[in-house]
Amino acid sequence: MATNGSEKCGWSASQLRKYSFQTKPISRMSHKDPEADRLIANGQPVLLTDTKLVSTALHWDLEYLVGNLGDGQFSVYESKDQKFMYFDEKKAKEMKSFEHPTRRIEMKFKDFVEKIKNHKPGDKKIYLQQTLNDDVGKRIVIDFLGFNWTWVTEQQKKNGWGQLTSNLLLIGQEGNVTPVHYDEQENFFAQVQGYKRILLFPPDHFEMLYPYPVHHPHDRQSQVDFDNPDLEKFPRFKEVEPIEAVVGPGEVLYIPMYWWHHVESLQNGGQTTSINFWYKSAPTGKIEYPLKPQQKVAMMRNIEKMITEALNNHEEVGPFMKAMVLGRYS
Ligand SMILES: CCC[C@@H](CC(=O)O)C(=O)C(=O)O
Ligand SMILES: [Zn+2]
Repeated sequence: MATNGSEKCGWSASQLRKYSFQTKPISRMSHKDPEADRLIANGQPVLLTDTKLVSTALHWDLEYLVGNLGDGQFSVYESKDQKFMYFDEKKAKEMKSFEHPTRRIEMKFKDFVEKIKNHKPGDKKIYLQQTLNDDVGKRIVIDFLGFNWTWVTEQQKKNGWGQLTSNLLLIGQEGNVTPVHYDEQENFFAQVQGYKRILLFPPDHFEMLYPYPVHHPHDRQSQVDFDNPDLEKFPRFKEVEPIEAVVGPGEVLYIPMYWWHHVESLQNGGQTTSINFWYKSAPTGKIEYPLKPQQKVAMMRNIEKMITEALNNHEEVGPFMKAMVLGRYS
């Protein structure tokens, strides 16, 4: 089990990518600690060390999965570097100039494993990201039914979350990076094999992480390249104050909706396997002031969508909003 980065935790600081900012640790605790439920209820991240959420999947190594995942197609992303930035395929179709950073290939699981095994330096990197569905083998179904649904469903209920929308199976190569972005769903991120370092930035970091426009295929993703930040274009990036944790097998990180997260499979750590649990958010209750940062992000998204739709021309959105603000509210 990963502890505080000390010798006996299965990873070392030398396996972490270097960035320009400092970080503070995410709280780690037992799911039985009342503080854990309080943090989750308040939309605060917490690393839970002992939920047994996916303990029946801890034996999911590639050999077992080849034998039991069935003969279906799996979405595998291919990248020319270690970054796997998500993009909306529908919005990409509408933006001819958009450069696809990754390519999605559908393949059988055994072919994915072959690619992993035969990978040579210089080959494109790959990352399997597939929603678990019911055309998996029966032993996977049994493992899935063995997840700690009692605990996670109790969390869903007492926090008033909506439905479980999906469980994404993620199998990545060492060093793979999912660049910083936010999701509009609550997420219990369960680590199954290997170690991932997760950086988290609160929702009010919107102004420091400069997300792409809502109509852009990279909506919800930051424009800032962590490996080479352009501080001319994104000056407030230097103010970021992330928290971080390395999650290991059996550990679960609660990633609250709208919290920005950057995820990296440790360098020289072998392949990693994770399963996430995405839940629709709780309906907005009575509006209370001051508004939460999450609510302000949701408002900004709705306003941006409305203006973009009403103007029916992406180029006009910036000048329109500048005309509203510059010299009047600024
Ligand atoms: C496609 C989802 C990737 C995942 C991060 C990672 O494990 O690389 C994530 O961002 C999430 O679970 O929300
Ligand atoms: Zn995410």
